[in-house]
Amino acid sequence: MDLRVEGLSHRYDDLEVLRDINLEINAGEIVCVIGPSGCGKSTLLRLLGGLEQPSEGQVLQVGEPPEGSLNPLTYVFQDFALLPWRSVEGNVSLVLEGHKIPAAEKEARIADVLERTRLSDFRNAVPKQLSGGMKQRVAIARALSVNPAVLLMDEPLSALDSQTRELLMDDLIDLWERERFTSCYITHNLAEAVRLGHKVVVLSRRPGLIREVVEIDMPLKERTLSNPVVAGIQQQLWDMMRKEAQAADVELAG
Ligand SMILES: Nc1ncnc2c1ncn2[C@@H]1O[C@H](COP(=O)(O)OP(=O)(O)OP(=O)(O)O)[C@@H](O)[C@H]1O
Repeated sequence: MDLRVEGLSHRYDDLEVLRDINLEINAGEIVCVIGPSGCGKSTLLRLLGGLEQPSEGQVLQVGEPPEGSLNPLTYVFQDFALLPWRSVEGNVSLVLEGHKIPAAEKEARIADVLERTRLSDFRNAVPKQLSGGMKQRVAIARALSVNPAVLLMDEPLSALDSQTRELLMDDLIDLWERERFTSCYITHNLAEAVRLGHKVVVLSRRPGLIREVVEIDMPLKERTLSNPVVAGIQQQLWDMMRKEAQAADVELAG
């Protein structure tokens, strides 16, 4: 299933947040969205997921969700959003409980996503026993357990230290290589965008409009930190964003 965004604009009362966004998120690709603070990135993700209705335009789901999909769109948030009193398994099973699926299928789904996120040995642990990176892997496992068509990820690595971020990026790349999930991935971090994005959408400061869509035609596995092409694209993105980010800073301070 693809997501097609057509003429999407959004405002909160007098505050124009997004303007005329046109975008395709095709099955099997990771689309990263970057832009200065307050330009409407999280709002865009909420509109994609149907949590809010746009003031204008529409988000179309084109084609069928993958087989066995219980929920076409799922979120992964920056703060993990885990229930502290539930185990790893309990947190994953939470999103399956509202669906009428046989116990054996539920168990198989949990075992599968825990294996894919390397959490099988921690299924009985509770969140406080886990590192930040592991907590985010639980949140990713939970999102994957419903076999979504599109994973909507809102700065999933922002709360983590830089080493953990690197490790989780590697994990995400491994996951994607194994099963080409589709994602819209919001980030402040240009390095993440060039490591993970098949497309990088650059938004202007508010009202966020698309300044550029940069396609990166290089296998994710090859995008190492030392790769000069990767560094060049990152520089290109920063050159695009610098003025917008400075202006957004001044505006926020005002
Ligand atoms: N429910 C709401 N009601 C009113 N204003 C809102 C609401 N949600 C967001 N905003 C405003 O809309 C603008 C865009 O917010 P949004 O969180 O989408 O930006 P962002 O690009 O994700 O920001 P950041 O990079 O800082 O996380 C901000 O000015 C914010 O204060």
